[in-house]
Amino acid sequence: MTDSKLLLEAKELSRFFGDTLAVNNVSFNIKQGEVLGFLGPNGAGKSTTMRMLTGNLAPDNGQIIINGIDLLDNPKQAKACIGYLPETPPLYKEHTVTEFLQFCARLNGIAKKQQKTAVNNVIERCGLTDVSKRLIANLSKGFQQRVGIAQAIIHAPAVVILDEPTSGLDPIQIREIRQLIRDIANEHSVILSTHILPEVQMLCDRVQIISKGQLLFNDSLQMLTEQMQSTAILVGFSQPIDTQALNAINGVNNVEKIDEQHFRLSYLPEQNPTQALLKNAVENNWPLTSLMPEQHSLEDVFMKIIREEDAHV
Ligand SMILES: Nc1ncnc2c1ncn2[C@@H]1O[C@H](COP(=O)(O)OP(=O)(O)OP(=O)(O)O)[C@@H](O)[C@H]1O
Repeated sequence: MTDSKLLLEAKELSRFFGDTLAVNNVSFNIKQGEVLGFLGPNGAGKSTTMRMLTGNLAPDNGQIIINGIDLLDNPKQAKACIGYLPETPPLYKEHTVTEFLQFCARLNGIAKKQQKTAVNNVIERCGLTDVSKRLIANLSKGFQQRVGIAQAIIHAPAVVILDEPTSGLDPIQIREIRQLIRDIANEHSVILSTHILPEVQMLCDRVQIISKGQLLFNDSLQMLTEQMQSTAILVGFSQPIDTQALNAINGVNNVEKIDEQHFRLSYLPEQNPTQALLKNAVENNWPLTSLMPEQHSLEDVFMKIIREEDAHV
């Protein structure tokens, strides 16, 4: 990342719906060039946060600064720096793609002379050239989502906020929309709200995990990946091996027998027994067929972070 200018700062945001505290004292920021994954289970408070960031819902408490402008004090100027694709894209389906995007260009205050160029640009960037004259209502959900993304970036906002952009799409459409998000991230900072963990792994630099309205994790994808490292190896042989012999290997502190020929060897951090295991296998003629470091899935880490927080409550 070459520039670390802060583009969006959310400070101590809270929002109630009746007695439900949907978002509880959430603070974070996004820098230029970053793709921030906003991850959480259903009902965690993701959409509520996105709606507050985009000026569509007033917070009960807190402050939002976009590109140095206070959203609550100067909503018009602040909103001009934000592009937003809500969970349900705001499309006028009886319009053609071009008509709708022309309307969006006007709505976003793009100068009359530049509207045509802006529309043509997003049509090209979002892969809509072949369908530009078609009614939005007749497009597939994947193409409708592309139109939704086009309206979010038409005014070249500094930050693009995408709320569950791949929800309800088929696998091919999902792949295409993810590619489009990758392209967009080359020019805009992106906040991506999702409950799909692999999506975060594929697209994001930094991850925030929200659950029950509270931010539980806010760090780089690398830190999250490090939490996925396990201290165990999975090992297989083509004939039964004595558990005690495995237990005696330097560094192994527990052996779990999966079946006669497969074992899970746990070790303490910094005491990886792989070298010692290989030496033993050669010396004892153990017919080794597989040797693999165990990895926790992102799902496991996610559940662990949420469970740890629940245990503190
Ligand atoms: N308009 C509303 N009126 C009442 N309660 C609401 C409203 N909007 C959200 N909530 C509640 O606030 C909490 C957070 O909802 P939110 O939609 O922000 O979650 P989410 O993480 O976006 O979930 P999902 O992935 O299901 O969209 C939930 O308990 C939800 O029921």
